[in-house]
Amino acid sequence: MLRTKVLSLVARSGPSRLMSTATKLTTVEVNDKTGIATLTMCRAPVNGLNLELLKDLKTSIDEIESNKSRGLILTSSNATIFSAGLDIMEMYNPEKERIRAFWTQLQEVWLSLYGSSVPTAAAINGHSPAGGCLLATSCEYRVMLPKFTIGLNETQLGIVAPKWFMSSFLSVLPQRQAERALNQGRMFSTEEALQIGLIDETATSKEEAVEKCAAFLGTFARVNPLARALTKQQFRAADLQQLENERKDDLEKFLFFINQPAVQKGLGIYLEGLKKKAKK
Ligand SMILES: CCCCCCC/C=C/C(=O)SCCNC(=O)CCNC(=O)[C@H](O)C(C)(C)COP(=O)(O)OP(=O)(O)OC[C@H]1O[C@@H](n2cnc3c(N)ncnc32)[C@H](O)[C@@H]1OP(=O)(O)O
Repeated sequence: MLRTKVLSLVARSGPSRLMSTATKLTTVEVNDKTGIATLTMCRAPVNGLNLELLKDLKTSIDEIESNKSRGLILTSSNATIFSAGLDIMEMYNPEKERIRAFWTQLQEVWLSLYGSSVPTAAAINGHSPAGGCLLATSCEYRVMLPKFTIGLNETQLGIVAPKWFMSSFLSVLPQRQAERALNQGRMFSTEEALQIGLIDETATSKEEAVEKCAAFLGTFARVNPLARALTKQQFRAADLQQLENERKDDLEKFLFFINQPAVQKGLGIYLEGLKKKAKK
């Protein structure tokens, strides 16, 4: 049996939390044999990306980057949900300072994941709408379990995916298909996602998905790591630079948009619908 070590065993504040991981909403396990790190999101109930989960994701990605892991596999501890995307509660009736920190942290996570020098793959073991799809498409390879859905459904919520969400999507799909899917806010079934190329493979269990991701990451074993990382970064440099250049504007644009009464009303109705569905 492979020995794995759990990174981040130091508590964030004080010895009383020594038993928990430093990044409480994510865990990182490094396979000693392959050097591949598995980064697991574990925020109940649906891995909604709130400020704290985003901070933990950023910390974990940085940790994996600095530990010179051979690869990063992103997955979820939830059996049916990879990530429900951005936590809508962060955007509904937002608190002024927190929403700024929230969006800034999302930018940080995208810059680190999309721009990671470590090869990345997503084991999509559940539904992956919007921000979940952003995380998955920021990785270099995707393996998904059957009977789930993935896509950028923002227009269905009456909101607009920013340019950098589109960049990740466009790094996977041809422009014509990406544009149509985004305009429709289309969610793809696993089978449809495979057919269109939004995912690379399917797997019948999370373990198999992780194995297939590891096999993909293993294809780089004999490639010079620096040459590989620089090549990847050259492909992604323009997208990354664009957000770096426009970070402040992007934040202000988001704040302006999200605070529009019509947008708030739409989010409220959407949330209400989610809650009603959950109660059934
Ligand atoms: C310039 C401006 C730019 C603005 C851009 C903003 C870009 C936005 C990106 C986003 O990511 S927006 C979020 C989009 N996400 C969704 O639309 C997903 C919605 N959720 C679902 O479809 C389903 O919940 C699910 C993920 C398929 C899971 O279904 P399941 O049946 O397993 O669980 P539920 O009973 O539906 O949910 C349980 C529980 O969780 C709450 N919840 C679900 N998703 C979210 C969410 N994204 N944020 C906050 N809360 C969420 C749901 O309401 C239930 O809550 P309770 O009723 O139990 O309290």
